[in-house]
Amino acid sequence: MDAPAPASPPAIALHDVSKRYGRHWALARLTYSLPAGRSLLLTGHNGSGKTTLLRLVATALSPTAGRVEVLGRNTVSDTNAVRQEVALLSHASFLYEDLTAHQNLVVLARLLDLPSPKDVADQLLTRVGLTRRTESPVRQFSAGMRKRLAIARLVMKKPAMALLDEPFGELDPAGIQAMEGIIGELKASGVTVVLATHLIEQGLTLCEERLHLQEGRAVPA
Ligand SMILES: Nc1ncnc2c1ncn2[C@@H]1O[C@H](COP(=O)(O)OP(=O)(O)OP(=O)(O)O)[C@@H](O)[C@H]1O
Repeated sequence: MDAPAPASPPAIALHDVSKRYGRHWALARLTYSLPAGRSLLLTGHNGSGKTTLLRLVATALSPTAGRVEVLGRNTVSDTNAVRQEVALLSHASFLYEDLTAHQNLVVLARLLDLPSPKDVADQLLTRVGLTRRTESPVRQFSAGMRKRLAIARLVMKKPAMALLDEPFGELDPAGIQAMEGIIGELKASGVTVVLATHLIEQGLTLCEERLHLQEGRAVPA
């Protein structure tokens, strides 16, 4: 008889994870496992710890105690490997301010060694609805335009896991619709999506799993 195929490691495994800022515990003894192939909706009031958790998974922070694993890899001892797999869409968008949206995307496409960087950039700008202001430097962009450009960058990177911190924030209705479409496409292409949002209805249609935080602890939603 053939041996059973080894099970995939969880997409995310949190083992008794705590994070402290000064004297304040932002996350307290969180244990959770997101099965491979599932997407996660992260909910909770302002200050409940959602961004902190996303930043721990993205390796932008280290836990004060406990262990975070992403696709079976420890975020502290195997940081570089985890960084290859994850991309974070956050409030800070890490864009080149003096370049246009198109130039920002071409730079990334070249870094990623993609064929036809300008065409790839054009296609993504159309996808996120940023075709009209392609000649303006990003420093002149509104918050919603930055969000659109940031998701275009994330899509170009093709991460195994997309960590989306308030992806609908600052977007107009057309932008929200475009973002929902893009998240759906990411999922359809096999990307694990972790979505922190206050738009719970949208989140529930996009994610199969939910983790609700209250003062840094997991509680029933
Ligand atoms: N750099 C920091 N220094 C000190 N305290 C912090 C820092 N970052 C977050 N906190 C605190 O940690 C707690 C959790 O914050 P976090 O940003 O993770 O919450 P959140 O659920 O993402 O909130 P929101 O819905 O407002 O984005 C809050 O009490 C916050 O004030």
